[in-house]
Amino acid sequence: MDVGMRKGVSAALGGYSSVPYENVRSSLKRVCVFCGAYSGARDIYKDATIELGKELVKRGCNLIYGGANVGLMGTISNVVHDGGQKVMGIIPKSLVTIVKKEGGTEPVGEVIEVEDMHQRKAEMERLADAFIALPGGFGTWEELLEQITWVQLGIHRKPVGVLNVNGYYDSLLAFLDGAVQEGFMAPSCRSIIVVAANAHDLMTMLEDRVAHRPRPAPINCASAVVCSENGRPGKRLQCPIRFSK
Ligand SMILES: C/C(=C\CNc1ncnc2c1ncn2[C@@H]1O[C@H](COP(=O)(O)O)[C@@H](O)[C@H]1O)CO
Repeated sequence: MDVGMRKGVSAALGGYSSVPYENVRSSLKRVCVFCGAYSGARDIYKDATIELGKELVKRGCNLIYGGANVGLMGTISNVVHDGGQKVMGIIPKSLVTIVKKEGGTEPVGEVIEVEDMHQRKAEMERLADAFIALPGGFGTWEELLEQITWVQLGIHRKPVGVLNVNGYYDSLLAFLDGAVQEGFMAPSCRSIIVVAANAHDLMTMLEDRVAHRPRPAPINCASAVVCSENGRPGKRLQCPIRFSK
C-alpha cells in the first residue's frame, strides 16, 4: 500500500478526507467506538470525533460501532470509511426500524443486524480488539461500563479507553475514585480504564496495554485491598487483572 495521502470524499464533514499518514500499523486491528447518537452542544465533540476517526485511519484500524448514521456515530463511521478503512455497524433489528422511521440516512460500510441489545454487545466484544468511549449519554455509558465490568470479571482482557474530550468524563472519573475510597472498587480495577484527552495519546496507551498485557492475578494477589467496615476487617476486593496506573 502507498505511503502518503489517502483520498476520500465527504463534503458534508468537510476537510478531513485527505488524511496524511505514516506507515504505521496498529496492533489493534478492530476498534469498537461507543459514542453519542447526538453530536453534543459544542463543535469540540464533533471535532474530537473526526480526530479519532483520522487517528484510526492513520494506524490502519477498522471500526466497529453502533450502526446508525446519526450524531457522533455518523461522524466517526463516515470519517473512517472515507479514510479507506473497514466500517462495521452492529445494530438490533428493532433500532433499524426506529432509525428508518425517523428518516435516518443509510449507514456507510457493512451493517450487521442482530436480534437484541445483548447480542449486539456480545458481537462487539467478540469482534473488537479494544474499546473506546467518546462523549455520549446512557447508551454510551452502559456500553463502556459493561466492557469494564467484563474485564473486571475476567471475561476478556481487551483494553478499554475513554477519550475525555473537554473534560466531559471528569465527573464520572471522580465518581470512580470515590468508589475506590468507599471500598466498592479495588484500585487495580479502577485502573482498567485508560483515559486520555486526545486521540493520539489514547491510541498509543491502548496499544501499550496490549503490548504489556498483564497476566491474570493469582488469588490473594498483591492488588487486593482489605477495606475496613466500621473499624472491623472488611471484604477483600480484588481484580482478576493487575494494572498499574
Ligand atoms: C432511536 C434513534 C436514534 C438512536 N439510534 C441508535 N442507533 C444505533 N445505536 C444506538 C442508537 N442509540 C443509541 N445507540 C447505542 O448507544 C450508544 C449511543 O447512545 P447515547 O445514549 O446517545 O450515548 C451508541 O454507542 C450505540 O451503540 C432515533 O432518534
